[in-house]
Amino acid sequence: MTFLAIDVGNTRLKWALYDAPRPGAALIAHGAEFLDHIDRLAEGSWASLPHPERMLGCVVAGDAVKRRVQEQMELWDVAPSWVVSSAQEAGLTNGYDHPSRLGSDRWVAMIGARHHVLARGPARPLVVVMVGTAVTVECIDTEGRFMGGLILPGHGIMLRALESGTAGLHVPTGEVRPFPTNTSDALTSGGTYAIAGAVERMYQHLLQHCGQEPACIMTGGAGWKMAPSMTRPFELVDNLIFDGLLEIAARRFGG
Ligand SMILES: Nc1ncnc2c1ncn2[C@@H]1O[C@H](COP(=O)(O)OP(=O)(O)OP(=O)(O)O)[C@@H](O)[C@H]1O
Ligand SMILES: CC(C)(CO)[C@@H](O)C(=O)NCCC(=O)O
Ligand SMILES: [K+]
Repeated sequence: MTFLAIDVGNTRLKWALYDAPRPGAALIAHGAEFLDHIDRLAEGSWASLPHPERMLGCVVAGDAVKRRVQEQMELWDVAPSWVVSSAQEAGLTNGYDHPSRLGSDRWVAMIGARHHVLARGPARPLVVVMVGTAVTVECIDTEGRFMGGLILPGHGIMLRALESGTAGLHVPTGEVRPFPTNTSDALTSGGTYAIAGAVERMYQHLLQHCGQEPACIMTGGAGWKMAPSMTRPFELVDNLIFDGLLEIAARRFGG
């Protein structure tokens, strides 16, 4: 039973076609499009795909974008379904004040990360970092309760904010340095260590709360750029959102 997973982010749509709606399914094809270009999916990279029989997605980009994606999906006879963050799903409980207001990308990525940890050993606390247009840092306790998380501007947004809010900060990308001695390095290092520092802080909160070393998982397109600057070893996982969608799909579609 072919299964299409879709992650509609703030900047890009990412999709992956699997041979079944379950964790460990074989990947048949995958791709990504900037949101400006999604209206070409049906005549572009989706045109030659085997028909998906089931679909599940998460979307943070708003209803207009969701409708544009569903229009492209009319190519196939498959019902669109989108994850909404809830109080409980796939073994995770949601500690948000209003569970449905939690970004569904965050919720799905946490489900993927939790099962990643459980697949390798006993349950333990978990810090999940997603590095994209925005950065999120989530804390999950040993029992699988999402305790809370941070939302930060991503690296690109930080730099653009500095460029537009100051008189003369227009410089090429620099290197991450412990003691930056030029503007490019100062900006690149500032953004990187802002993220790394926020993550370290959440790690400390969770360690203190649970009294046990948390597992650390990082995902998102720029995760590999952040990894060398983290204060703890982070396991890089390619796409936690797809992993989470497969977990949820297995429970909904009986894969
Ligand atoms: N050196 C860096 N360190 C940290 N983050 C970076 C770095 N370079 C780029 N980024 C961030 O990575 C983002 C791109 O990551 P990714 O490809 O996951 O995002 P996206 O798919 O565009 O986002 P979304 O999932 O929200 O649509 C950029 O927007 C930028 O904020
Ligand atoms: C925080 C982002 C932008 C990260 O992609 C997204 O998850 C979102 O729009 N969330 C809704 C607000 C919240 O999660 O509290
Ligand atoms: K995203």
